[in-house]
Amino acid sequence: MSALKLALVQLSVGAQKAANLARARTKVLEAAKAGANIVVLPECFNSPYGTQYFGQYAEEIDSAKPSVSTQALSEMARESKVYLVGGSIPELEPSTGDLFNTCTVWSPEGQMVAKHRKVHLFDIDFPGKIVFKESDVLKPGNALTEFATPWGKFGVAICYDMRFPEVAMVAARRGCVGMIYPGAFNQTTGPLHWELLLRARAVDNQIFTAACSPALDTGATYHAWGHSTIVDPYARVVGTTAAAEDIVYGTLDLGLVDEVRKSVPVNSQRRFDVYPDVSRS
Ligand SMILES: O=C(O)CCC(=O)C(=O)O
Repeated sequence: MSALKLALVQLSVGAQKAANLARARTKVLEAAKAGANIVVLPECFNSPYGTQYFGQYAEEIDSAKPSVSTQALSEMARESKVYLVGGSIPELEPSTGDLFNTCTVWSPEGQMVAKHRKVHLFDIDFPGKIVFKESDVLKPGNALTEFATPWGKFGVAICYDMRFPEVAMVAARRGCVGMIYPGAFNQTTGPLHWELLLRARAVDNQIFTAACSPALDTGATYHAWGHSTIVDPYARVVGTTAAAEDIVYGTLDLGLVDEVRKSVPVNSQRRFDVYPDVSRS
């Protein structure tokens, strides 16, 4: 199998949904033309990020009944012949009226192959800096998510999910070679933890990790950190950027997963007898 080229589209996102979808399409096609096999869009790529926007931009996600954004994602994947991790969009569950922050994943044929509802909602309070409470408006998902590619399986989770090591740990134990996180950290927690968390999830699990942010828009109510980043199983940064719109590329040598696991065999050295409260499965 040839090396895998991963592209993170750090998209400029504005208030017009149609313009966001059109811009995403242009950038996905650009990444595919540059040889990318898997392309990732950011968290909330079709709307500004903020609890006040979720209801207004929400769409039903039903593969039998495409919505504006899911139709656009399916076409982008098919047109560019890539696996497309479609960032996230606010999802409306029509049976209950509940809203979720949801990532869909698309095959090169334009089929939806995975759907992840953000499991851990972003509720934080940094006095004087940032207060954000997704749970005011959103409901959490209740499942972990992965999708298969010719290069191996990848786990998918969204932004704040990255702070929970269990998500990446379970994905790695289920055989995933990487975790992909559409995310939108901010100017407070971004510099503190974004790269650290990606490198931590990579070193603990000996997998690739990648997180794709929207570009910083200083005119928006939420100031995204940007810095979309790809990390290898040695926890080395293989691609990153600053806060402006950009595409981050990384050529992933999947052989590194086995290489690092042979060199540092923590996988086979776990002492579940010493910490029996940690699940073995
Ligand atoms: O965990 C953080 O610091 C930021 C998380 C976030 O922005 C999100 O979950 O959307």
